[in-house]
Amino acid sequence: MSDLDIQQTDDGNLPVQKITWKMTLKKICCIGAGYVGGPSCAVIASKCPAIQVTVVDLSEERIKQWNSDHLPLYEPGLDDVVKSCRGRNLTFSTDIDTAIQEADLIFICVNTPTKNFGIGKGRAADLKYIEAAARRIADVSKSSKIVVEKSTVPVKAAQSISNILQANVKPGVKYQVLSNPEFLAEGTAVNDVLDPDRVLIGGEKNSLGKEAIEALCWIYEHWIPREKIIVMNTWSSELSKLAANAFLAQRISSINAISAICEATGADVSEVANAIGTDSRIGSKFLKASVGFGGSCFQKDVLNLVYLCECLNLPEAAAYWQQVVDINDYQRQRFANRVVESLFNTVTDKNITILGFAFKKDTGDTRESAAIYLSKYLMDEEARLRIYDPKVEKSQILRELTHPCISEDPSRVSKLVTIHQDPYEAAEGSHALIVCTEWDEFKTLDYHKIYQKMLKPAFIFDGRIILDHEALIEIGFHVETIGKRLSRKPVHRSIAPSTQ
Ligand SMILES: NC(=O)C1=CN([C@@H]2O[C@H](COP(=O)(O)OP(=O)(O)OC[C@H]3O[C@@H](n4cnc5c(N)ncnc54)[C@H](O)[C@@H]3O)[C@@H](O)[C@H]2O)C=CC1
Ligand SMILES: O=C(O)[C@H]1O[C@H](OP(=O)(O)OP(=O)(O)OC[C@H]2O[C@@H](n3ccc(=O)[nH]c3=O)[C@H](O)[C@@H]2O)[C@H](O)[C@@H](O)[C@@H]1O
Repeated sequence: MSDLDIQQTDDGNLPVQKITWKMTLKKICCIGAGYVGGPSCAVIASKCPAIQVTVVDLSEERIKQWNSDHLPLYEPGLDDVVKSCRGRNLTFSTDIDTAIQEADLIFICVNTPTKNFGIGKGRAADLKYIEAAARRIADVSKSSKIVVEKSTVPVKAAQSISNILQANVKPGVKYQVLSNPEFLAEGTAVNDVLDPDRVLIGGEKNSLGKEAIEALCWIYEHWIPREKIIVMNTWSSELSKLAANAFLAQRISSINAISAICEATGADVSEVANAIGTDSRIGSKFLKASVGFGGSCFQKDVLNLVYLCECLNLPEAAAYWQQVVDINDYQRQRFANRVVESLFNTVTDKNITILGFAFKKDTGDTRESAAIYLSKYLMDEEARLRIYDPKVEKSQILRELTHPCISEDPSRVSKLVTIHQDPYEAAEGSHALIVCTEWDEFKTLDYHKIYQKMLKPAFIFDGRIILDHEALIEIGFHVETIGKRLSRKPVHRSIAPSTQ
């Protein structure tokens, strides 16, 4: 790689400085030790032993956990990766300024939640954490840096980062801002970073931009074939991330809309998904009908896209993407209504077991989980909820349910909700059991034992289409699932004396 003389492309105010990013790149800093920063930088450290990686965060608690045997998030394979390089070339720290000063390249992996106030409330991304990170970099940097935007952001956010950096630049310091959105999914994060479908890098087309892009490519090339690294302009890269999540979410809403038709007609959504998914132009992934998508990003990013369309005066495009979120709301509400209707139109004071609170299996993350909304709808009907999840802490479930958007009166939660460490205990004395998360262990529970523990008629609502419905009906359960009408034994046959 050739050296680059900054003065050739600069305005002449800066001293002559040779930058050879790729050759000098020895230290990386990651701002934000969350679901993205932690796993992605742990993999970088493990694959690039010659590079010192420091992951920093404002949260002392989170950093303490990253430095402990109990990592702040559950992710298959993550413990091993972290243990293999922590203390070697991977450090977790709250000393943000030192990590920034020493770094040649900085990943910004801070949260970009939906704004819940002011202009764009409920749709626009709140960029205050991104701006704070950029200002911190500008304040403390004494040497040139490549700044990589990994958080998901609206189009042109890199321009704002660049503006903040350039407006506060110190003599002799030079910045290049790149977009490098992350595509990992929770529950498979380590594998997704180790073996991604592609890596996207957006940057400027001038020589400094190309140099910075090359440096970032060089990091990924330690384990990812070059042909999987796609380079494009910054705005395409930022928009591609929003578009990818919108397309994925749109597939789920599309199949969920079909599931409603199936329930009304007698078609089976799994058969329909299989039939359309075998068309290679459509593909089989992300066609699993469910109680609704959750997670911190799909809704946030689709709404972000809606807001972008509105700001660009594209109301028809905005309305199109808004429907993806609306159908998701509809699916969750529809499922809750079905529970109430099936339980003879009242769930008041009835015990309902919720199996699974995480937004998907193999993660302890509950952000925007369908289980939260289902719980809310059922609590609004004064149902008593008995919740079990293998990986979500009790305090986390209670925090979600007592959030002001879910419960106006948090004391209602302590009255109506109990959290259990065991699925059989959670099923004790219940009128109904609802599967909200597709944890593998729910497929192999002893449903004979569960049936014995429940009040009769015993209802199961499979919100993930993962159980053996025929076997459950044979046991005596009344079974309801998404996108399929199940034939069942007459109710009088399923009424067996309770053992309670
Ligand atoms: N969670 C996921 O699976 C994925 C998330 N993303 C995107 O990545 C970004 C981060 O997401 P998560 O890791 O899930 O968020 P997170 O909330 O788990 O982590 C963000 C961390 O940044 C820290 N932070 C915020 N401002 C800071 C600052 N100025 N200095 C130091 N630390 C600061 C917070 O304390 C927090 O620990 C978001 O934009 C998200 O949309 C992208 C792909 C996957
Ligand atoms: O930007 C992000 O945050 C990430 O969002 C998603 O990843 P994630 O939300 O972790 O998990 P997914 O596997 O996409 O599942 C999202 C939700 O959709 C649901 N889902 C998924 C697939 C499906 O067929 N049906 C369905 O209901 C899941 O149960 C879950 O609630 C994307 O898959 C990642 O590529 C992206 O990087």
